[in-house]
Amino acid sequence: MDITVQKYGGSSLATDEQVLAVARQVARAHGTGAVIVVVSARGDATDRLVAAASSISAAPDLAEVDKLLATGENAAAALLTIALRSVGVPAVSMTGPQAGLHATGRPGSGVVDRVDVTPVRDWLVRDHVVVVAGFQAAGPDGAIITLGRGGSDTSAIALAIAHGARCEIYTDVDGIRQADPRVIPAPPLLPSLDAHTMAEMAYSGARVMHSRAVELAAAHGIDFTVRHSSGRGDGTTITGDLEARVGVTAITHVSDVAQLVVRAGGSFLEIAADVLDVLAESAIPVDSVTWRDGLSCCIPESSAVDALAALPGAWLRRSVATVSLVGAGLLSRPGLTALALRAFLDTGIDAECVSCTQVRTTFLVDRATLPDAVAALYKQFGLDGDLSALATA
Ligand SMILES: Nc1ncnc2c1ncn2[C@@H]1O[C@H](COP(=O)(O)OP(=O)(O)O)[C@@H](O)[C@H]1O
Ligand SMILES: N[C@@H](CC(=O)OP(=O)(O)O)C(=O)O
Repeated sequence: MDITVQKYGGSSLATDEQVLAVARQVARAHGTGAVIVVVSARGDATDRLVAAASSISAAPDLAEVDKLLATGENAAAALLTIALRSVGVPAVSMTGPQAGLHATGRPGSGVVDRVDVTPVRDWLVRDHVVVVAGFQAAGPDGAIITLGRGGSDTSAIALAIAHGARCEIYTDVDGIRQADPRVIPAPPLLPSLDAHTMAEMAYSGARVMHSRAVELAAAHGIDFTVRHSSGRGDGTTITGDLEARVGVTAITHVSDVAQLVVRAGGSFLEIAADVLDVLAESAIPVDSVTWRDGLSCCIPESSAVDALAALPGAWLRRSVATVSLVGAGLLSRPGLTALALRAFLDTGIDAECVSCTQVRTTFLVDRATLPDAVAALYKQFGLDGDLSALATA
């Protein structure tokens, strides 16, 4: 069976006109083969549900929060199904569990481990479009569990792998660009990208894709495209087998980072092992661990309250942000980091280099200087087409 999975993000379903436009596009695809559609919650619905839970309770039960958040995707799936039927397309909506998605892990960070294809197949063979609520699966106890912010991409990739389908991610940008188009005006589009670079970009702030979705696709060797929800342009094809380009491919950033600092007696290893253990127990992701008069590490600002509760005596250096070079062979050309530091110096931006691997170099900057920091690196690495600074690296 020739099947296409199309995923539409919340930004592409925010208004009723957008929902109807998506329905018309799905109708065209249904004319040429079987279609599974994965949807996210409309607009900022998930943020509003998170805020509602927090305003009722300072420490809401996480399993109940998952049930609450899942309603955003359920509503979007039902509404798109209503729109599809209104344009004459047979369609049915399903929650993640109904669509056969199963996950392990804790509430808020489920990891898909199994997909039962039967429930969706039963409708596809009856010529129906199946609209699946993304971002959710049946957890270990059978209750609904969410897959982490941005997790609808992972629902789409997991369904595509299980059904042997092609996968198209539709969003509010026309593909992956060399920097966030909301920060740099019209950065060039990357027509193709290897999955490892895309995963690093996702992890270091290019929220256009969920990093786990990219890793899942790479692990199963499936290609997918990221395209504008209007269907215009060819977008970016992410492949598992393209050779990574040597050098800097893109600049990414995360604006809401907190730097956690822990001072305690003991060696780096003793303190780091304890601190990372405690943070892992609270499912707090940690990056850029450094040691200078104590241990410091970067965590999402949204986890700051939990981290301080779990680590009495720790303190936060707030209002920081990270900006990263993403590419390949970055350590093989150590001059690249020096070049980045020179760009900061020349533009009066205070930055420290906090982690450096072959594929990503991350700098910590003051949040107020983030747009300038992104622009400085974007220019320095010739992503604007001027390669003169790079010639010396
Ligand atoms: N390198 C990049 N290329 C394209 N978009 C990017 C990049 N980095 C960040 N983005 C941002 O990702 C956004 C799309 O992600 P998101 O808002 O989560 O979409 P969706 O609702 O479709 O999932 C874009 O609007 C853009 O601002
Ligand atoms: N609605 C969820 C899941 C998701 O994937 O959203 P989007 O595809 O709009 O990034 C979130 O906001 O995290």
